[in-house]
Amino acid sequence: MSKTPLRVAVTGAAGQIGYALLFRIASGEMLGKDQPVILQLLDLPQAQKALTGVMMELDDCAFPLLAGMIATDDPNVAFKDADFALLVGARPRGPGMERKDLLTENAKIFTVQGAAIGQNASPNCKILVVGNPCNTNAYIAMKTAAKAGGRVPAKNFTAMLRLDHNRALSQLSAKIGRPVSSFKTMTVWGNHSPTMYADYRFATSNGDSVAKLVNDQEWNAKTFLPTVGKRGAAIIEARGLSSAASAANAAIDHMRDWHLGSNGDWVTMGVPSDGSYGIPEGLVFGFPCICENGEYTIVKGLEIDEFSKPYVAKTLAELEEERAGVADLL
Ligand SMILES: NC(=O)C1=CN([C@@H]2O[C@H](COP(=O)(O)OP(=O)(O)OC[C@H]3O[C@@H](n4cnc5c(N)ncnc54)[C@H](O)[C@@H]3O)[C@@H](O)[C@H]2O)C=CC1
Ligand SMILES: O=C([O-])CC(=O)C(=O)O
Repeated sequence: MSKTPLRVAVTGAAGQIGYALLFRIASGEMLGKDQPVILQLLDLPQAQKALTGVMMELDDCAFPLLAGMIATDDPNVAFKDADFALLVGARPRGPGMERKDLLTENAKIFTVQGAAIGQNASPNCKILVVGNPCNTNAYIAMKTAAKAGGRVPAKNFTAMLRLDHNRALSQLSAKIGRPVSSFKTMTVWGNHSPTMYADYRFATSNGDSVAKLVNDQEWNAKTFLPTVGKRGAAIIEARGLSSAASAANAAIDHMRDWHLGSNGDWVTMGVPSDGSYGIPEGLVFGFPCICENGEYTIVKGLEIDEFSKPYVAKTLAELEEERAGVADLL
């Protein structure tokens, strides 16, 4: 007997990430090749025509797992009974901007959508915020959802650090000449911004210590961290548009592992802190997580050594500043 369809809300569905994301969700790459889905697509009124075109293409794929879809400009409709919500819709940055420059403009989107999730979504809804600055937008949505009815637990509001995690893996793979598939237990701490701290001290490749294989702290500080941290800007510079296919891919990875498990490996998720590692409770921070049975757990007890401390402190300070900047909205 086939499974009951799960409802997946996607915002900004007519945008460039949406176009790289929806077809993969509908083909079963996110929730499993035996899991039917209903897509609940939200975009602005002026994007509804383009969204109709995307839905026509989804129809034309004849995906066996696509059990239905709706398009709407009303967040209450989009999030109704949603089991998963991917909050992509927001303005992207252009050349010369930092992601936090988007905060004032994009923050309002997440107060409205957080409230709509709190009032309408399934109580088990898993939420991933992609729209930038994603950590603080996830924090806003989490707070406003709680105020609006609290159907969804705060821990289910997450932000996308997986693109940084994947970028770090690919840079390390090139550095040591081993395939990405050989790596385990990589992580990225903090904010999805150039301050994030990609940390390979605990990572292994076919069981060997990656730190020992690299054995080059100058490369770490001067090449690796800036390359991963500024990769988004480098893509904007090269493409004239911000990353879309790799962002959609990271969103799929994040949700798939959360839902289906990470098989004991660490994945980086931006999640509300439970106070681990001295990160203030509630702040949405990139942590190493293990996913099992549809739940994530923050990996505890790792040493933050003298090299790492200033990086963790810097990304934390930036997130605290962003949080202070939106305090009057909450
Ligand atoms: N966390 C991450 O790793 C990454 C985040 N991003 C962010 O994702 C966001 C989306 O990027 P793109 O798809 O490239 O942008 P885009 O401009 O191509 O698409 C955004 C879509 O969102 C829609 N939208 C705007 N306000 C909305 C609202 N209130 N409700 C529903 N839909 C709304 C727009 O009409 C548009 O269709 C940007 O904020 C970008 O910075 C992009 C790459 C990686
Ligand atoms: O850099 C941007 O603005 C888009 C993004 O978040 C990324 O590619 O990491």
